[in-house]
Amino acid sequence: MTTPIDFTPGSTVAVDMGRDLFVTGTDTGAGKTHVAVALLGALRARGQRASGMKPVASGCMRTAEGLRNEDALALIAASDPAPAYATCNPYAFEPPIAPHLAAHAVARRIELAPIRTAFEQLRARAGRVVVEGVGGWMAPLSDGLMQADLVRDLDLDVVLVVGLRLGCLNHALLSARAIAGDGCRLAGWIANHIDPAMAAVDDNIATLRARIDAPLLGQLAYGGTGFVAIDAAAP
Ligand SMILES: Nc1ncnc2c1ncn2[C@@H]1O[C@H](COP(=O)(O)OP(=O)(O)OP(=O)(O)O)[C@@H](O)[C@H]1O
Ligand SMILES: C[C@H](N)[C@H](N)CCCCCC(=O)O
Ligand SMILES: [Mg+2]
Repeated sequence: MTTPIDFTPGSTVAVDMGRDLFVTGTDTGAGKTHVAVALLGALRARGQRASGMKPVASGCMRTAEGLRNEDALALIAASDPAPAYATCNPYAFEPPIAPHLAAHAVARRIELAPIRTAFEQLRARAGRVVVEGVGGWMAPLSDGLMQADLVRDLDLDVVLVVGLRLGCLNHALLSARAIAGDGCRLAGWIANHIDPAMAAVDDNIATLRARIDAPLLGQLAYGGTGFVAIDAAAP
């Protein structure tokens, strides 16, 4: 069942309310965390319980409690119920590099089983889980593990965050093709306005609407925290 979620007065984003989501992006920095936090906020505003998850994070701070990642902390702060840190982020690595390389540097290997265990704990408590990926869709997790394997294993619907900047058409269309080619479900995409100076932004969005075989679920304004303008973007 597809149910609209009201984010701000007069605007909606349509996602399947029965499904857990995997938020991927056109690249690192496309706005996955920003969108995942907004999705969690919207669910909370509807009185739904939902937890965020960042299964694999590279780029962590050393703290007295252990390694901490800003994305995971933001997702925890946006969650209800708030998960324990290690459940939200079972794999945390200090250097801000590709995760399979960060894992290798400390003689570790990212595997599905601990992620599945943590995900099931979140799901049991929260009912609904919003999982943020790492980097873009094809960033590997290990020599033998891709993010698509995680998405299939956890049976997630994929939301693609398009960070609107020059180059995003190529990245978005490649990502959509790869997600489908990997046998995963693209629930839709979010137009995230990360560059206030981007030229021809509406034409870029129209270009993607015509070519991505999944709906535009919503838009995030530059500096915005709620989804806007989906109605204006409707055909
Ligand atoms: N709609 C927006 N308006 C203004 N700034 C934004 C918006 N979306 C994202 N940003 C900013 O862009 C940067 C990257 O966003 P974000 O951290 O959400 O990306 P990401 O895809 O999660 O990156 P990573 O690959 O590191 O997880 C952040 O500084 C964030 O505050
Ligand atoms: C450190 C950064 N913010 C992300 N956590 C990691 C991005 C990995 C990208 C890998 C790649 O595709 O080259
Ligand atoms: Mg992030």
